[in-house]
Amino acid sequence: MNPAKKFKGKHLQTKSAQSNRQWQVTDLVQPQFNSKYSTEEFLRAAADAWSLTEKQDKQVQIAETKCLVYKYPFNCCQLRNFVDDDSFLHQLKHELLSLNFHEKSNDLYKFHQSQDLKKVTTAAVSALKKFLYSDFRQWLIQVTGIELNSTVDMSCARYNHTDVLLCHDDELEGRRIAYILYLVDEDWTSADGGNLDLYTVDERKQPDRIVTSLVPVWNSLAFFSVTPTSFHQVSEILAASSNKCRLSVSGWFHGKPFKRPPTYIEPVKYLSKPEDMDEDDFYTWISPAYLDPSTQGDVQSTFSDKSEIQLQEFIQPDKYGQLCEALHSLQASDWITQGPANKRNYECSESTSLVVLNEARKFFHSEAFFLVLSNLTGLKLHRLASTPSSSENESSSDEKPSNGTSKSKKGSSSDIDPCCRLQVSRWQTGCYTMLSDEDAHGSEYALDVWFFLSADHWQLPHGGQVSYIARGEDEELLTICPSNNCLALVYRDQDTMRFVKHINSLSGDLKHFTINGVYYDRPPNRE
Ligand SMILES: O=C(O)CCC(=O)C(=O)O
Ligand SMILES: [Fe+2]
Repeated sequence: MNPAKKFKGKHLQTKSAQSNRQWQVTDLVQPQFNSKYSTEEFLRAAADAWSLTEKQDKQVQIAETKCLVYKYPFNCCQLRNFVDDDSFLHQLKHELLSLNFHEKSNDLYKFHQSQDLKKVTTAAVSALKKFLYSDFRQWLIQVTGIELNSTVDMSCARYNHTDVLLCHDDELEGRRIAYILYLVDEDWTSADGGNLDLYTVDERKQPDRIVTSLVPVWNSLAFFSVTPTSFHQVSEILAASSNKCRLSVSGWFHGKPFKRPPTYIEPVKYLSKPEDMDEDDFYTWISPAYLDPSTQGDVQSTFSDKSEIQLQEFIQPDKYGQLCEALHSLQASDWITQGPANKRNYECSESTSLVVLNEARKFFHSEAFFLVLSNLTGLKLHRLASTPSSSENESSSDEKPSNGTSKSKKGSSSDIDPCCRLQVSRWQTGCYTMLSDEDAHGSEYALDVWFFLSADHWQLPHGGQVSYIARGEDEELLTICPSNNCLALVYRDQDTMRFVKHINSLSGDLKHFTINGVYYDRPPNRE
């Protein structure tokens, strides 16, 4: 085939003529593919660049055109000046912006998506579909050598200030080539954000570092082949003006599905057993209110109804103040980024250089804390805990129920082997976690513990809230917002999953911290 022949469509009309006639004269609305991209010479050079396996050239410019083939970290082609006369795109944009958009927001993304373009029959949208599904598909087959069938997905995305699409690989049965036609404002610059960022992978084939960033450009189309390692993201939109948006039409060309490598399973994380802590030291930490049996009873009864509770002013104010100060004083090198980016991005510190931080860790790991947790929740996280079933026939005790050593033994201790996994984390702009099962495998139930510090001025629009949802559903069961000196307890089963919403640039240079973890009555059995 000589594609040049195929692309000789009718020329576009002037903008004013179009806007008068756009709804009636569909056959005059045609994307006219940049004629430079359909010559024999171009096709040969593009196919050669695509199939190059040596990656010493980070990018290859094809035959002095505005086509760049990025070779690193994976093949990704950007066709600038995609159509010769961009008045077609102005009309397309106008049609798209008049569609109904709905907000999409979950652990992975926040943006607006249009109604399904399959059902849209306006002139420019129809013409674009016709072009992409036929001539352009043939062109892609020629350049990439990838066999494509007639299935093509297409939708329209609108990203506004603070919107984002975090790291993912696009893999889904049959998807072979991802494409994005950018309809951003013509003055869009890298300062407006919304880059298409491409990640390298590490030795486990998990996303590692962003090494190539494509700034979206008006009248450009980017495409790349979808593979188990085609990790990419749309970085946060920084353009704050309400009439500046990153509009795009994107989707996938399909072909024969290929065999994928098994999904990577993360190593099991270390679980610790409760530790001894001096009773007097323990009392210097916890707010006395939470040792009071009647408060504990009230908390327990709310918790057993709702499976969650947030306890304000949980530790004593002086310890809270010292701990915040200590966390802020840690060096940059004390914080270790947690990845991979398709699962999480935040920092943890294991620094033992600060006494108060060491003491705090000891407090949250202590036998006494396990017992207090038991008393607050009714869960049996300590062999001395009085659970509702074990205490039915016993009168309630008036003694301080905080420290196991001063309490009489109740219930059976043989069936529990309590343990926890705790971390000290720092959260700031760009941090998030995605839905994951990591702590649910092999364990039916777990108690999540979140202790928030230094969350002054934190607001919901910043992101950073912890969301719980039922597996496979979108609806949020519970949202917890960071709040100073607050201990949030959530009892979840293996079908309840959580994520921390992406923290966006509205949070400025705020940083907050958590001491967060999971408590089990026995170690989960992991296969
Ligand atoms: O808009 C882009 O640049 C990329 C979009 C994308 O990755 C997707 O929709 O899966
Ligand atoms: Fe994608």
